[in-house]
Amino acid sequence: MSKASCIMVQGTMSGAGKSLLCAALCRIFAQDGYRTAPFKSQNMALNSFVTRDGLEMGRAQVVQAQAAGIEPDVRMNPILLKPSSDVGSQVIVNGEVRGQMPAAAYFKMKKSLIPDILAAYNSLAEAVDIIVIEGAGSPAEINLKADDIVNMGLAKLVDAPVLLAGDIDRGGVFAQLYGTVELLEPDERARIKGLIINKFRGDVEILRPGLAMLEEKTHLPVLGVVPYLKVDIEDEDSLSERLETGKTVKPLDIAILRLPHISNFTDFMPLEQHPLLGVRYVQNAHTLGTPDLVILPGTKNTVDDLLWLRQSGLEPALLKLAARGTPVLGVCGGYQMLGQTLADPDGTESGRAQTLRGLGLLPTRTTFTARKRRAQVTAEATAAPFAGAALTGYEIHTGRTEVEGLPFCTQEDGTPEGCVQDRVFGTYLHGLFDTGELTEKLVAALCARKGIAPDTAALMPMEQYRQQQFDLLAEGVRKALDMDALYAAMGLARKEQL
Ligand SMILES: NC(=O)CC[C@H](N)C(=O)O
Repeated sequence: MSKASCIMVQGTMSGAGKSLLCAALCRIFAQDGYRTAPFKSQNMALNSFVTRDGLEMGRAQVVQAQAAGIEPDVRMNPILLKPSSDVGSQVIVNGEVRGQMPAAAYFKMKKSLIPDILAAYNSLAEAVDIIVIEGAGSPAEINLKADDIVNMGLAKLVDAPVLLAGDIDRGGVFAQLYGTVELLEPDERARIKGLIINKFRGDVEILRPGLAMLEEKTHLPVLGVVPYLKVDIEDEDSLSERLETGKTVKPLDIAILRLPHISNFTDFMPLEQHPLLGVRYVQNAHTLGTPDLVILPGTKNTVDDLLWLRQSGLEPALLKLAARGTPVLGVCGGYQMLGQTLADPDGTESGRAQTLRGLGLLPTRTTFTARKRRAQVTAEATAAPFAGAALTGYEIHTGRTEVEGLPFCTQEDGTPEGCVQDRVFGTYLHGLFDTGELTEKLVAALCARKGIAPDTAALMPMEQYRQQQFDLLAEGVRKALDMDALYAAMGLARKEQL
């Protein structure tokens, strides 16, 4: 048998976050001084990778290899199935096409691939200290279990201790974990060394009583509750063009919320041109991340889009960022949302009479009317850190906003416009970045907050960015997992304890 120790991550379903957990473990073990390699006996994916020696493998193990700091190698994924129809796949073994096969035919022959799987695994195990094995889907697919070569079947072949991860984000995590454990045979259950609750958002204290009950019912320890980590790492099923090699990442990250009725998004084009500003449009809380600035753009229907923000989970995510001091800028409809209330007494904005609570980040109240204000405006920003910036722009809105706090700017005729509170800014002015002065002051302020010098800030090389993201991932997972128990499950002590 091979020399390397191993640990296997199985999940209660596909998408439970196994790939990312494996990438995190690869990184952690590598950081701890172990030569580490990923392994998944069989991948089903269309998004494949070609190794240096011209062989084809699944991308998840490529990312995991990068996390481990080693060259991706086809031994890390000896079988790749590329589905070509609902019932058939191209079968790739050791990086080369074996043929096209209907699912039933593959199911019958897959056992004959065990020698290939073991040869790849054992050869890899000669070269490294730890192999991090990823399962596929769920080990409790009882219709497929008989000739399994990718979950418990593989765990038996290579004598792997198993961690079982459930996805709390999709709900029913206790049932997922308990149900999976219950559907396993006693010898399979005995392989499980611990349970992991993955993708958790919220207060762990509220979860705790459930964890104790789960441990009691499964007789297995919960080895960690891993938070929903906001890392920018390519995952198995998504094409992440941003992360292609050779590209660079701009040092300042601006997230513009992609409201369903977004209007006047040309406001932000000058930002997209700026060499230090990376501008992205965000549609859900998962991809919001931790930007340096959040922008709420204008919208044709402020009321409905505020409700969308609420339903999409972006509202709490945004409020959390704002509470941590992330600057937020609202323009027109976005500005209206930032206030205390939005009243649509005649339904002119949303089609029915209603009053909504706003995001509560600015001391403003907006009432929608039937009359549209249309005006070109010249103004000067008065609020720090933008004070003195000349602004030209235009207003188009039916909402009227009462402001109780400091204005954002002063118009040519001395009328105050917009509102500022702490790091939250709101204005009706479309085109506000067109003179360039506001953009420069914004860049300077964001750089200062991030501790980078605007004139020397270089684009971060993609590779450096990728490594930084792997470190963030490892840090989050290491904090969440009982690493001593993990090392013990592998029969290893942590290097620093030796
Ligand atoms: N351009 C906009 O963002 C318009 C905001 C809002 N729909 C209003 O008319 O008041």
